Amino acid sequence: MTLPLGVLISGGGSNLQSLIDRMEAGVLDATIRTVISNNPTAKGLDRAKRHGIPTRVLPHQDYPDRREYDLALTRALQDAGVRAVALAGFMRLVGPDLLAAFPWRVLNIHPALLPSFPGLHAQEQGAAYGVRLAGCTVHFVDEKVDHGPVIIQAAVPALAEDTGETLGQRILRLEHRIYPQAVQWLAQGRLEVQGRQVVVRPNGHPPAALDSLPPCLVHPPLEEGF
Ligand SMILES: Nc1nc2c(c(=O)[nH]1)N[C@@H](CN(C=O)c1ccc(C(=O)N[C@@H](CCC(=O)O)C(=O)O)cc1)CN2
Ligand SMILES: NCC(=O)N[C@@H]1O[C@H](COP(=O)([O-])[O-])[C@@H](O)[C@H]1O
Repeated sequence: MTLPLGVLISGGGSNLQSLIDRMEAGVLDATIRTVISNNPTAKGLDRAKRHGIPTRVLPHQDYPDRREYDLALTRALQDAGVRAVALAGFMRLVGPDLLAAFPWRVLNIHPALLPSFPGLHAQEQGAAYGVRLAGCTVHFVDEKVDHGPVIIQAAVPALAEDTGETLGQRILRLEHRIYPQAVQWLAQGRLEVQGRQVVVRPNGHPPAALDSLPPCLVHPPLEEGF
């Protein structure tokens, strides 16, 4: 049983493409029923069309207020028969009407290790702050900004010479791996929210033993003897 998915975009759509690629490779149990953009020039719309995925453009400027826009988005998603929503570079806040229509079924990808650097330009924020570890987060969406329970995160080294652009490109490669993974867990019904915690229920395979967890990421690297 595949998960009927709606994807909301505003820009280039590389995260959308990573979902499409995994879907077409047969490793993601989801079907993208519609791609909706608030930006009529979003290149992600071309990506969807190249893969025969229906698209809609709902410019937020065409609506009198946020609530009316949220209701229009919700109607468009429901008309497409969607049962879960992936925000993939969608640059508008979604409201209570959409969240109520898809309870615990709206995900977002953010290019920082939340709760650090919420909001816009997170890559630039991290580079400017001088972090040594940056990364990305997939989280459930709630009414606040980048506040919902965290599903999965991935970290990358950040270099002193990084700009928002160079750091953002390094982060983006990991976004394209963790977002499809998170959507797959949602599609499999394996995500359980327990307060602030999200537990990924086992899929029948024995869970990884704690001591088999991947080595921690330290940057700059530790030197001999430390
Ligand atoms: N209710 C929520 N909606 C959205 C969330 C969320 O966590 N809760 N995540 C965002 C994505 N995002 C960061 O990951 C983000 C996107 C946009 C904004 C923002 O301030 N947008 C402005 C308009 C900016 C613009 O049009 O250039 C706004 O909506 O007024 C903050 C965070 C997706 N939605
Ligand atoms: N605050 C939300 C935010 O900054 N989202 C970020 O926008 C980019 C969209 O790229 P894409 O259109 O190529 O997927 C991605 O890096 C995503 O994490």
